[in-house]
Amino acid sequence: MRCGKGRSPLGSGVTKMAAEEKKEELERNSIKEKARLRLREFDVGDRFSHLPLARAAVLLPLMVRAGKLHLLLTVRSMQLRRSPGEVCFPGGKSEATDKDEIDTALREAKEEVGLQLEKVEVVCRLVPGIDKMNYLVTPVVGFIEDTFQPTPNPDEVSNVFVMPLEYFVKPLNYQTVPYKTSSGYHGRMHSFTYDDPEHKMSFRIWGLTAHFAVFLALVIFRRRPTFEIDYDLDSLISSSENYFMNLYASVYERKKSNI
Ligand SMILES: CC(C)(COP(=O)(O)O)[C@@H](O)C(=O)NCCC(=O)NCCSC(=O)CCC(=O)O
Ligand SMILES: Nc1ncnc2c1ncn2[C@@H]1O[C@H](COP(=O)(O)O)[C@@H](OP(=O)(O)O)[C@H]1O
Ligand SMILES: [Mg+2]
Repeated sequence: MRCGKGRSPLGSGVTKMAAEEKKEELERNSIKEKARLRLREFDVGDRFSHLPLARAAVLLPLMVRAGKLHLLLTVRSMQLRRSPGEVCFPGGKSEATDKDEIDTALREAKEEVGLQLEKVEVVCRLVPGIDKMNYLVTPVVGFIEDTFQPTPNPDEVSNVFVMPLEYFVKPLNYQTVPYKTSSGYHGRMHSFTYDDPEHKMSFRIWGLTAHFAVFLALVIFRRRPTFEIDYDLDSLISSSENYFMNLYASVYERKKSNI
């Protein structure tokens, strides 16, 4: 059979499918490229790494599904000493062999959900947070394969799910809780309940994990959320850094007075 240029020997249906796949791939790449450019503006690199706090890092794994950015999250195993059953990002404490927070996040993601490090495109590090044990927790943002199939390590992870990043600016079920840390710092804690159609389960994302997810969504969408936030959207970089520095100052003062 003769087959002209651009024509499939299997007929026009196949050509149409190939054209649609190509279009979807172009759309996926364009979504990723826009996000990449925005994220790079917010890359803090190692600017906070010198702070005298113990360190941990989490990976904020982004992927495109059904034409939208999604985030992968985990549910911590009930056997863990710390935060059992809570939703969090893959991550953990730094080890001596980690060169930086990126190494920590990637090593932990491999241990916890079987993500191979060469399959992650690391884009940036965002402003850190401080957890209740006073660990400096750095969020590392990376693209993972859109088709990634996790292999959860049952000692640490009981479930893995993905949710649209947009949910963190336009949630269907949201609550805010004022809170005060042990260092006396006052803030706002976000709490999202997400009904996952894939697992037919509801997940609650709150506290530090919600704090990172909201910031990521603000950086990428630059859109006013449907709930109140502690940042000035018109100067998101400086207001997020100020927020962190106020939190750090209260932790630092408390540590000094305990010496
Ligand atoms: C901080 C951690 C990345 C350390 O990892 P490890 O596996 O060694 O425990 C991790 O504990 C973590 O991500 N913690 C936050 C979990 C979370 O967001 N839980 C929901 C709300 S509770 C909260 O936000 C307080 C968390 C805290 O301050 O530790
Ligand atoms: N019962 C348990 N079984 C397996 N791993 C556990 C565990 N309790 C804690 N861990 C892991 O041991 C490390 C220290 O835990 P803790 O913070 O409770 O002291 C954490 O790992 P990562 O930091 O590598 O994620 C945590 O996930
Ligand atoms: Mg962990």
